[in-house]
Amino acid sequence: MEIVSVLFLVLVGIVSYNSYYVHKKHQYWKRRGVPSMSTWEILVQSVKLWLGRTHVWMIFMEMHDAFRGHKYGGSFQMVRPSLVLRDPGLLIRSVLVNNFSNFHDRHNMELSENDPVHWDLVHLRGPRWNQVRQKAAQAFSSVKLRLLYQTLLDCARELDAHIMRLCLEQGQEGAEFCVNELMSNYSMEVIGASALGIKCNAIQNPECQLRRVLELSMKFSFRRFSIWTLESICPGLSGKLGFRMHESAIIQFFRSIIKDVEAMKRKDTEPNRKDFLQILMNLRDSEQQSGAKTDEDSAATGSILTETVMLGAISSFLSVGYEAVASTLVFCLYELAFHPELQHKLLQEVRRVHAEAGGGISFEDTRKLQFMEQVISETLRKYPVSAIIGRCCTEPFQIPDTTVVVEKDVMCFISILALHYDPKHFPDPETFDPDRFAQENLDKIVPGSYLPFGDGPRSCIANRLVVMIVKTMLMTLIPNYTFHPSARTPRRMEFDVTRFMLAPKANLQLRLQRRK
Ligand code: HEM
Repeated sequence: MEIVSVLFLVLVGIVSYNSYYVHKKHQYWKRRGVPSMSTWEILVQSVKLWLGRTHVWMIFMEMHDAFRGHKYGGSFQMVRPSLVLRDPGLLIRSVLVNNFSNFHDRHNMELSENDPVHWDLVHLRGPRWNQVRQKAAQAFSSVKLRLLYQTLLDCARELDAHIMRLCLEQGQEGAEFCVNELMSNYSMEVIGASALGIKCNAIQNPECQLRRVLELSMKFSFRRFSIWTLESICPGLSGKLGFRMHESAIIQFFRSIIKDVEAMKRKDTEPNRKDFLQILMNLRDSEQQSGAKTDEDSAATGSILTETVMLGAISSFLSVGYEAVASTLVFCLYELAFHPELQHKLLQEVRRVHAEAGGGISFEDTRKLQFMEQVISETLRKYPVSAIIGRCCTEPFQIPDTTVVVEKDVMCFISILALHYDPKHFPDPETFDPDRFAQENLDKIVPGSYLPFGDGPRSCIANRLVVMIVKTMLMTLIPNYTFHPSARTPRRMEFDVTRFMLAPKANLQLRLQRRK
């Protein structure tokens, strides 16, 4: 209770200071001839955010719309000037790809050793990010993905068997399901297998503790927002005050599960495991052969996969992966339920590829599921679960064809959601239309306007894994079931403002009918 009161007082101070400062600083963007938000608008947004009445991605979507007619617009992230980038061609590609060396970090906050869960690729900065990215990327290569394919298929078959059992239990040819629950359990199984190489049994046993911890670790709370606010005003202060984003119980849980799984793996004689933890362990073993055993040794020998980095990498794979995959699967099935003609087209494609393969669909054959890929791309257009991209300016950058210089430490934000719903880039954006991504239409997509996985060297490391997870699920379920909205399925999707990522607000009920 006391900590909440202290945080509340700190916040009141911050709001007052922020409004005074932003007002005074308002001239910052005006002086540079950049259109910007008013002090009042920024204050209203901050208060709504603190009260949990809006979400960061909603705010950025509103800002994107407010700067209509401009290529970029100025705002403030607390007391720091920030830019909202709207123009895909000129600016967005420059920042994410062409001038990456001026924008290689996502923020300029200090990472506290107290909170190793934060030492992940999303938050690491500078050369350390680069080194860890090179190592982690090895786990997402085609070769590794190919080795994981059978595991993903096994998970999908288990889901299929589970649904079949539930249908039979209900004594019908079909049944109504809470699709959020079903997909969260499935995502837990798939992510547990890909990250740790373990079987969570989450499809049958939803009360899995790991899942509960992952949900907690991705929740947007007043406490977390307060710490983030403090950190963005005064980098390093929250760590010095002993505050951390992740509660110690969460950190402890991740620490012990990784330790237990590592110990289990050390006894395991199966050499060909290709889960993320196993790959990192192998890489770390080769580093340790060169002498580093602890974090201190690692610092001395320049080793990269320190205990802290390993903990950050694994815990973020679990939490980011679990949440992002679960929501994407729900959004995909939700849209298919309203489009029986797309389900029919998918069925024909799966049957064709199956017949051509002369049996089961292999990893290589999945590339032939072109229409399925279009459905997945369109799902990620309408529902880009990671809806905002941020980059921190690490070296001053002059916006091309202007005199405006983006100064060091200015944050640049891109609203993926706003770009994906901009009728200029995607006509009739509310309509779910996979043909936007048909081969003959691809050249109509403006580079930089479609960014479900971001772009450039810091784009999502797991994009191909994600597509493979969705594909293995669809190619297993589509031949056996049709999906339908039930009387309780909302016709309009609403999003949950308490989650970090885009997630459905309501529990969505869908009816699944077994195919004859
Ligand atoms: C539907 C699922 C997912 C979507 C839509 C998604 C989207 C994104 C986006 C937009 C970014 C930021 C890219 C940028 O700043 O340019 C990102 C970064 C990242 N994602 Fe994903 N992601 C998904 C699933 C996953 C999964 C399953 C993992 C598990 C490993 C993952 C790991 C990461 C990491 C580590 C980064 C940071 C990369 C870096 O900075 O080097 N994502 N993701």
